[in-house]
Amino acid sequence: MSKTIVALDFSSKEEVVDFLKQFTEPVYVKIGMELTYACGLEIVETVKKMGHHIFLDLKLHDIPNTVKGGMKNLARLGVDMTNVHCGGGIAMMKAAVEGLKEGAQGGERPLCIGVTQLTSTSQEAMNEELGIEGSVIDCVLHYAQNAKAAGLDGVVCSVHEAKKIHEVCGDDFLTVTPGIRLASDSVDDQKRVATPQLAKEEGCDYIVVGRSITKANDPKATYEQIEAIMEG
Ligand SMILES: O=C(O)c1cc(=O)[nH]c(=O)n1[C@@H]1O[C@H](COP(=O)(O)O)[C@@H](O)[C@H]1O
Repeated sequence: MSKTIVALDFSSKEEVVDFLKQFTEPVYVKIGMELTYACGLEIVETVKKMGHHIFLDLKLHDIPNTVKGGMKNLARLGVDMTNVHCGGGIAMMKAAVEGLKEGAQGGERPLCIGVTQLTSTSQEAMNEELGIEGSVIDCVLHYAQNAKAAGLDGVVCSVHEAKKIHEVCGDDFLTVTPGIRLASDSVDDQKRVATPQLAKEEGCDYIVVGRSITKANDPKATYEQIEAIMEG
């Protein structure tokens, strides 16, 4: 499976099908809120039928019982990866894994990944708006350790925290890193950004790339250039 996950942040099935037509090999794609809320979960089946791998990014964050029930239903879609917010706590994350196991009915359950601090959150915003004291790296590490204790398979974090997470949680604990930008790209709403090259050097397991690929003049060539760096 590729190490570059392409965020399909589109608002219609037509755009998705059109975009994916240019790829002849299976791509690891992310289906998030924008696409799901536009097309419903049927879009998962559409993309699966085209042969692609799916990270279903709905960032569940609720009481444990509700998250368990939600995950049980999501597991039936047969996606490869899904996620929750670590801010929901250990009991909620444990419930997410239980729900996925139940929904998978003895088959392989989707990987469950915890979102630590969004890559659009700066140090200043975390301290002043969210009221969380200390450094981003300490908070992200704390959340990652909670995620590991709850039985999750890894976390979403920025490239800048991935190495430390592997040191503390082990090399097999997955780091999935959005906030990826090529040197010439605009940062947009992201705050903790990095290039694919740095992601590779820091040992990130997967990078999540949206606009740098989807809005490129030649998305396929850009994808291949980024994936070559990650696999290099
Ligand atoms: O869970 C995610 O995928 C996610 C977590 C996070 O902290 N930051 C983040 O950007 N993402 C997602 O990664 C993608 C990044 O998109 P671009 O900024 O266009 O590359 C979006 O689909 C976000 O929803």
